Amino acid sequence: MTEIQRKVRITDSTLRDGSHAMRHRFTEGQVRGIVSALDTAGVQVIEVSHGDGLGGSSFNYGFSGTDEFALIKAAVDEAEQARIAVLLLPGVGTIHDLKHAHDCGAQVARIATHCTEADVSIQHFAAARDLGMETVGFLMLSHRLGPEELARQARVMVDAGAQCVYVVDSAGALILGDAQERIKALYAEIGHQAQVGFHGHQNLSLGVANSVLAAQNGALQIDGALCALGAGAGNAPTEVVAATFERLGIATDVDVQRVMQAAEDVVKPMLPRLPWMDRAAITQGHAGVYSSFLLHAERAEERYGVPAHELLQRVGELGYVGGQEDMIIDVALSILEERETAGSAR
Ligand SMILES: CC[C@H](O)CC(=O)C(=O)O
Ligand SMILES: [Mn+2]
Repeated sequence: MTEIQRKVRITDSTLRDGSHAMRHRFTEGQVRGIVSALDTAGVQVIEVSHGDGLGGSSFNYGFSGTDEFALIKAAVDEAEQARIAVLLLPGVGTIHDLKHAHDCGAQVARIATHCTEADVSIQHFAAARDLGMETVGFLMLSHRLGPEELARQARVMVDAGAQCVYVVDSAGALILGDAQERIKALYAEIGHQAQVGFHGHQNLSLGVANSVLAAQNGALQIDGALCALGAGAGNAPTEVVAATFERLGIATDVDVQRVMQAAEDVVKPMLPRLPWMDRAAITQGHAGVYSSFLLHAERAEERYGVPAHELLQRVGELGYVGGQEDMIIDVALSILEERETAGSAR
């Protein structure tokens, strides 16, 4: 195991990944309350964007209740020490959106691609660096590539200007050693030039354990969300990550008591439902399905009567990636057709 040499920086994504669970309806007042509580607790980076990143407000992904740039401005206004980060998926958002976010005061650009497609981020890293923003790369659905191939994709991002590249366990499908091996491979490939990060989901309840292994193997940036608020069964809860890291002697700047208070008193009362490892979410971890598909599958279940876990299982078999949310409807229609054919054959 690599000796821990420096403090780990925790980035809180309640106001971005948590936007999925809130159906993208965070209000300015809620943003101010959460940013103020995280800022007081010493969290150094707070991500604010539509759940699917800048420009995500759309028919396909779900419309934002409040314009995301108004939310970013409110976050910047409220934060005293924390830097505000935004997420951008090339093709969903544009460089124009990134400039707008920068004009609103965002300082950290997190550019996300499917784990095999790092090359689509090259111009976005260049634009972010030109704007003077800190740059972070996000390799989504990292379970879909082996450690060495993933490290090669991280190299593409670093050569393009990423200062940190994350192993992103979008499906919550990485099981302990899987996360550890990927972190080690990225560290070996880019560790002398850039940092390595880890973003965990709780679909198999391993977000915190995987984050510990990541930090113990060289990751210097770790994501979390208060009350685990995030897609699927949610993210590694920031307050649990902070408490566990403190017990393990992994240094962060986060005040554990204050961050627990932020989760309990500020976020918990806002939640329509707590993220949970129900059958559909566990299926996502088990079958390796993008966590953001959960609400889309639940909506399809309401509309077509096919259980969400069945839809997600099939989506896993088909290997769909982020951006293919609308195809969940095709899956529901195919399952209905198969049922009809099977019924008429009897
Ligand atoms: C839509 C972007 C995506 O949700 C990023 C992320 O948090 C993940 O892949 O887990
Ligand atoms: Mn996520």
